[in-house]
Amino acid sequence: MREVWPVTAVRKAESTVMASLPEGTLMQRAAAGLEKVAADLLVKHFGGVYGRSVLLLTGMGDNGGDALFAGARLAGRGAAVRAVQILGSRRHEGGHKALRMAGGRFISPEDVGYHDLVLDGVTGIGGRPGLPIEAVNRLRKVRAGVTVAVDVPSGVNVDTGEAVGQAVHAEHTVTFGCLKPAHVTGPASELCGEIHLVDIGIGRALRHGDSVLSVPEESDIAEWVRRPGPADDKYTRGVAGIAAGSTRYPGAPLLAAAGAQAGPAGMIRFAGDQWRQVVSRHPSIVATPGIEEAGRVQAWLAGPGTGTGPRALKTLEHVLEAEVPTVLDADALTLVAKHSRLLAGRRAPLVLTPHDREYERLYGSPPEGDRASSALALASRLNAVVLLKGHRTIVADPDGSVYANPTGTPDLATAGSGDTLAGLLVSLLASGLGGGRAAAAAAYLHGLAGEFAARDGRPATAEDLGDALRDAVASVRTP
Ligand SMILES: NC(=O)C1=CN([C@@H]2O[C@H](COP(=O)(O)OP(=O)(O)OC[C@H]3O[C@@H](n4cnc5c(N)ncnc54)[C@H](OP(=O)(O)O)[C@@H]3O)[C@@H](O)[C@H]2O)[C@@H](O)CC1
Ligand SMILES: [K+]
Repeated sequence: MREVWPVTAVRKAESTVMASLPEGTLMQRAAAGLEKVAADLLVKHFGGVYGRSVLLLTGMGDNGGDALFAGARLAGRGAAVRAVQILGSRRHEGGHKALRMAGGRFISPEDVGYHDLVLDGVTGIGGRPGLPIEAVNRLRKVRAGVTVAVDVPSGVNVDTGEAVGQAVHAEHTVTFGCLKPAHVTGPASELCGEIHLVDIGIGRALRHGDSVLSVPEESDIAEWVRRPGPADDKYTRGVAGIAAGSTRYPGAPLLAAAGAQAGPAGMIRFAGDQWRQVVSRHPSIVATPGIEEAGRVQAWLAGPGTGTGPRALKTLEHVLEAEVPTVLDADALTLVAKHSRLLAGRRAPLVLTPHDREYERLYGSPPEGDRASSALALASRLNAVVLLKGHRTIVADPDGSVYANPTGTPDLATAGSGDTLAGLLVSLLASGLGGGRAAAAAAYLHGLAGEFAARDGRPATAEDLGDALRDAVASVRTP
């Protein structure tokens, strides 16, 4: 698991470590890491460092200092390095001097044009969101072969992932010490491109309790997705139940079933009008038309394609009465938003999977720019795990832990995609995994499956996700 720390925690760790080091040590470590990534990119895209043009965008703080020292190093390797002040008039004296000594030049904002590589050192963790218009106008003149953000793309809100007004859009971001929220959540994460984390020696001073988000890694998912042991049978692996579908939405049950089939449960029960279609597509599923005769399960999924009529409400009541871990998706979210009594006094774990409009129905207002806090607010209010869908899906557990999902592709924004996610999720819950981890694992595997299904520009549909989910599970399990 990769932990994510807010600016205050980074500052605290920095001052602890700096107390025992000569001044400027951390900045030199940062500049060395930045130089390495920049040089590798110049070699990869332009065949070498020597003679290539590099532009440093600077502001008034240490973020510009990092860029200037890295630029000095690149100038020492023969790159033609220029620097331009984008924000304010105060400059980083040490970095300025180093670049001048290495043969770099300072140009006026009017003279910027195309450069092979641009290092964005306008603002870092000292940045306030929303750059002044003068800085934005200067940035507009810059044309780059490749843009590398120093620490974070300038203009974003580092602690929330919001991007206010015009922010830098980078293909790569080189960050120092640890990930910050802007790297993993909200629109800012889309402006970062590929993230390179440089170890500058502050890790030991970062306190686990100060981290605000976690990013699951492949090894976490491999550990959480239970593998059957020799003593297991279909019941001990967990029985998942799906209550889904209606004459209006006959496809949702099939897609939810396909998602569940890729998960670790040993058996799947289905209740709904499409029971025949479900069995003909998935003969191993035990299906009945009515919820009353569905039999016992370790976890229920309710909502995909059920509609919100009286029959759907009755089914949902039955599911909730079972008091087993339950996923509420799609129409079930609309129903619990309308009938708050449904969740009153509930004790068994609950996972909700809203997109933004469903979130608004449940919470009363749409998610804010700080999506992690919004997800956590709903999780606390309803005492339920909340999987808030988005480009970077967030999972918030009422116990306070928040996960930012690192996988996925815009291709997943397709009809039926959520049904497969919900199906996989109920299978993970049935296998005994806690709600937070089950939701984080489902989001991770679903995102990875989307990447697989859309590989090489393939037009991916939700129908492709069942097979792709099996590939995703296999890929995390293969060391
Ligand atoms: N911590 C670490 O471990 C290490 C940190 N390092 C590096 O230091 C960076 C942080 O440097 P930093 O603290 O000097 O702040 P930085 O981001 O350069 O900007 C502050 C300046 O910008 C200004 N300003 C900001 N936003 C503005 C706006 N919207 N509009 C207008 N002005 C705005 C702001 O003005 P003020 O708020 O004072 O008015 C101030 O003058 C960090 O990201 C990393 O790159 C590494 O070297 C080593 C280890
Ligand atoms: K920056």
